[in-house]
Amino acid sequence: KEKVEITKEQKALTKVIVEAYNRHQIPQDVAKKLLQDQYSVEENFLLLTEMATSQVQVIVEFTKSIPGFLSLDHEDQIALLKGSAVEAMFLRSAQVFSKKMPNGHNGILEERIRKSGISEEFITPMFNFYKSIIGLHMSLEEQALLTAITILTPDRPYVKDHQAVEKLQEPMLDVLRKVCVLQHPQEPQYFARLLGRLTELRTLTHYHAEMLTSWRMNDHKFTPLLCEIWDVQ
Ligand SMILES: O=C(NC1CCCCC1)[C@H]([C@@H]1CCCCO1)n1c(-c2ccc(Cl)cc2)nc2cc(F)c(Cl)cc21
Repeated sequence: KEKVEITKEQKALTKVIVEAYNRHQIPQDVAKKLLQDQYSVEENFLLLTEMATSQVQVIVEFTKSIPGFLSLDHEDQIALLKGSAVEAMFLRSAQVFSKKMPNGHNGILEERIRKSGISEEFITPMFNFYKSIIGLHMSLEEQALLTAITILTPDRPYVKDHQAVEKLQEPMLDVLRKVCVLQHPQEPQYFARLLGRLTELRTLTHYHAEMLTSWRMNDHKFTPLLCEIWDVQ
């Protein structure tokens, strides 16, 4: 049985990523808000666009803390952020949803989201993804590293220097694999399952534009930043 050892450099890398990840804490507000009050379809849509807009800004700060990211070609930096923003938003939503809350609160939260205005057809695939994330019981390190790995995906549209992105993503994958082995010794396939969630995440983000434009109300207003990042308007 191979003895897994995390090197000094890998510990330092993980610390940088987790600290940057901890700095982006807006999502807790949205859960608290949704638990506090029942909102109308319009208010829910506004809450989503406000939260998503501020999360894009937070993700940019998180990504800038990833060692080496700022030395990438500037257009590639934009391509990576644009290409991963929706995935990062759904991944973050799933992580917020998976937080253990006082009993009964998770049920209320699920109910509020189901009735928030999302079209019926998208509710099942979205919650299937959320529940598959819950089932993984991801640690904070795993969440932070998985988010960084998602952003540093070399095959995003318009990325020119694939190699340079791979060189940044690989060390993250290496340390995530070791963290998974150390934190889930009884599940040898845990790392593979974790990466498998990224495939499910891509299918979910495939119809994000339709999820938004089919929100059960008329006249969907988006912020300029979301028009940039989401394929809407
Ligand atoms: O605001 C949301 N998510 C933010 C986005 C930025 C990062 C932090 C979380 C939305 C809510 C949905 C209800 C109405 C208000 O918006 N949301 C989504 C969601 C996201 C995209 C679409 Cl198209 C549909 C639903 N899934 C969520 C799971 C959750 F646990 C919670 Cl608390 C909220 C969640």
